[in-house]
Amino acid sequence: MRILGIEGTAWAASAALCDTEADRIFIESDPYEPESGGIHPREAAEHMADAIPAVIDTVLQHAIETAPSATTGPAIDAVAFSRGPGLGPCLRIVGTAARSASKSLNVPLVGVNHMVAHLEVGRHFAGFDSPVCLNASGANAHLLGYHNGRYRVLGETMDTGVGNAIDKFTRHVGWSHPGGPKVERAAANGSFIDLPYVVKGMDFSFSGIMSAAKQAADDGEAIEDICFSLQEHIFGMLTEVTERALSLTGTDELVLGGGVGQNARLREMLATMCEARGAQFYAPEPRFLQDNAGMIALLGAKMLAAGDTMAIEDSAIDPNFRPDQVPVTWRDSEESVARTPGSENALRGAEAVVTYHDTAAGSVPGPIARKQRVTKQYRHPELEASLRTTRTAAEARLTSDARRVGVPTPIVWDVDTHTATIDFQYVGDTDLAENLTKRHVKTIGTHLATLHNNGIVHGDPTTRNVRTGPEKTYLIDFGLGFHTAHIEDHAMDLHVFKQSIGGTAEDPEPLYAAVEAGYRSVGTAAVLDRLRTIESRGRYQPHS
Ligand SMILES: C[C@@H](O)[C@H](NC(=O)OP(=O)(O)OC[C@H]1O[C@@H](n2cnc3c(N)ncnc32)[C@H](O)[C@@H]1O)C(=O)O
Ligand SMILES: [Fe+2]
Repeated sequence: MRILGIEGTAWAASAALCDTEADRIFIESDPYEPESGGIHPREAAEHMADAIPAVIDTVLQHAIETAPSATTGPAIDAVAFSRGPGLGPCLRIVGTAARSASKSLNVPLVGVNHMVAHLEVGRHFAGFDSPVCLNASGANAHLLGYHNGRYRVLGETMDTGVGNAIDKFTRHVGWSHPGGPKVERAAANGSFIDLPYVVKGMDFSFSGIMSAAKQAADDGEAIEDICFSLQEHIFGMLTEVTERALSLTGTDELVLGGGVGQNARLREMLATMCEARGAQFYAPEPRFLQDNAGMIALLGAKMLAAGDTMAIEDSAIDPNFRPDQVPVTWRDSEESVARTPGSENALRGAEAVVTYHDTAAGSVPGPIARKQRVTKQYRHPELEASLRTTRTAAEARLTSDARRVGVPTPIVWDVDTHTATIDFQYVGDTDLAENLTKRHVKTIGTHLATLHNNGIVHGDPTTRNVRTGPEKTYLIDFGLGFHTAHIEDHAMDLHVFKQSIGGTAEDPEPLYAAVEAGYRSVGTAAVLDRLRTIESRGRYQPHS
């Protein structure tokens, strides 16, 4: 099978030939390099209009030269193109070029989601069954896992894409686009300064750190120190949420996708994290990480084989095309990123080791669960030390605060912030992840509402952070918790919980309804309204 791929969502005007029999991908790209500032949509579209026909011609020429001897012409079986997400004016040019190539070659048209292509290229070369994928690209940053016929978004940025965030900083200091590689070079000579570090479950945000970095530059802080620390914080956040996704799903395979994936420090952190937990890590070579038509042609081949083609009249582009909107026709619907609950991998926590002790001692009447935060080798030692201490202290404090307002949590028997160890009362029989019932999730809805009514945010309410018992359903793991009256933070808590259900449940809808029913019975309607807003927010933000 031989597929012509066309890519042009933002900066790379690219065409490719994927030849599945020869197991070869030929790519021809022409990047748009803005003279000043970031990517201007109109200039980018002008670049596409100039460059797309030329890269297609080069690839068709190559196709003719490599065509099987018995055939005439380029011997192409389908045309695959990036339908989105991306900049509307660029996508329209790609769409038009793809439709006309499909007509003139008289072959079917395949519409590809650019973010799913970033993921599939890694999965293809890694040979993994059902990995978690971290897409770290210009306009996006998210974790994907296949479940029930779709790629689920397990976690994502709450504001800008990771590349855009870094590029905005470099623009502020007057460097040309793209800024990512320049930050990487400058970081080589930098040392650590403290910047904001924001993760919420498997979601994360860059707005705070970007303003702080710009402010630091205005204040005369050494630029290489800011670059170094930006990388340490941003990639530390991405690696942390990725580990949480591995832990939650129980999978032990990770693939990396997207242009920022070319960064050596990010790859090093992910590799270190995976090694420590015995997971396999794969990052494609740079030409398949940055935007390229090779990944579009490769996924196009898989889609064509599954009969997933589209009529010209249905081939409209979609600038906000989300990866979870794609029906995944080329994979077996039985496959899943989620490992069987209770299997050996599923029990490996993301940040701490928990040991159980039966013997009562001193004032402690029953069995205890001793939780010790392990040092993460991937994180910068200073950042690691401060996170370990603040999270241990927050966990002890908020676990008790929650209990005091009537939410079942374990009693805290002892805290040692130096060794990052907490002794808890042993509670419950199983994790909610292994016992995901409507009754339990509804109870958690009421627990979250009670916390929020009292100004407490859990910060990481996933199905692995709930212990279920015959009488009570306990919330544990308050390490990312804090006190706030902000509705947005309360709604995010609910969102994180629903996302964790969506990542692993067979039939999540009735469970979502139960969570919300529980919440509604105790909490305020404004939080549920805000949840709707969060859920409807298209997280894709154009390059700006
Ligand atoms: C929708 C689509 O248009 C978009 N594609 C995109 O943004 O191009 P991509 O090639 O995946 O990523 C480009 C980003 O990757 C960053 N980048 C490239 N090399 C880097 C490096 N060594 N370190 C950090 N960032 C790097 C650039 O600064 C830029 O922000 C996307 O995938 O989100
Ligand atoms: Fe991309």
